Amino acid sequence: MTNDDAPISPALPRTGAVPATGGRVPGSLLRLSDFEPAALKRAVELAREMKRDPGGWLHSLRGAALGCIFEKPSTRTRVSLATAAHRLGMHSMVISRDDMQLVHGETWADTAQVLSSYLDAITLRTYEHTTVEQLAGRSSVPVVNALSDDHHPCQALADLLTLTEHFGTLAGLTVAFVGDGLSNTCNSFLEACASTGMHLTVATPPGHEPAASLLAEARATMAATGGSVTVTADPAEAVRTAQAVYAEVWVPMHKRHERAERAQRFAVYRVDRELLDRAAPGAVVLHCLPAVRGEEITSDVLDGPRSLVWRQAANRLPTAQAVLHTLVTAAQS
Ligand SMILES: NC(=O)NCCC[C@H](N)C(=O)O
Repeated sequence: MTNDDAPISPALPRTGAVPATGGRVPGSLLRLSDFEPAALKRAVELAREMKRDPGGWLHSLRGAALGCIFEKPSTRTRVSLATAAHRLGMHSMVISRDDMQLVHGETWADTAQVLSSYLDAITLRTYEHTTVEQLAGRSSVPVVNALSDDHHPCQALADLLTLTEHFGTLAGLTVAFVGDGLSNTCNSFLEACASTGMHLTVATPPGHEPAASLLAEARATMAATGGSVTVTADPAEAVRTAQAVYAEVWVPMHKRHERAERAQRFAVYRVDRELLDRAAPGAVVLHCLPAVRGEEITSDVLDGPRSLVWRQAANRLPTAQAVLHTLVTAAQS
């Protein structure tokens, strides 16, 4: 590569404080476990600082550019990333897959090579997880997975911030996930529990248990962090000692064609008052949204006093800000 080919990174002064590091920062965030536990803890702490002082980082990435590619609908992720970029002084742009030469057969790898010569970070919401791996594999700037069929690390960061705010300490917390154990939300929450030492029970129908490889990786991490993971088909058993109960849609975006059979298969995996009354006293409720009221969660629970769901959604913004800041700053240093 000649000097003329080198990607130009913005040379404008950064006025935001650079956070103390806490563990190795990954080049890209494709799944939550890309963060070592110490770096993950630091990212959540940074998100807390950014939430307390949203305007304090306005110039920290001034002149940098973020490209957000979406192959699936997005409400929270799209807007929180754009606003997070704005609060860091970055320019952000939404790029529809259908408006790029990908539709005429250009590969993700070639697209990554070109886009990363213009941008300082790229986010992608896509289907197969291998797509985000292909993009990151040829990108010279950080790639953030804005949801793939298998992982949703941005959501898990907001989950951790929400639980930290409510409980203070995460290590030793007992939590239950009720729904599809194969979902991106469950996978990333499992990795979040592993990194922070929480005790997770997943209640899911037979055949929907998290992948054996993911469980093995989580258990290996938990050997150091002190957490645990159990899988059961019985939602009542799963929530029995839970201090937080996580509900999740029965039909994720990439499984719309399975709507009818899933409605039957998941019918007992509903977080309602009756199930919540079986959890630990004062147990709180999480849901990544969008919710199908009356299916996986009832309205009285979603809007009730034990719901942290709206705060959890709001926490997508400071956590997105922390992720972008952490990755882009590390890549440029
Ligand atoms: N909070 C979000 O980003 N929600 C998007 C939907 C997540 C759901 N697990 C899905 O894949 O359809």
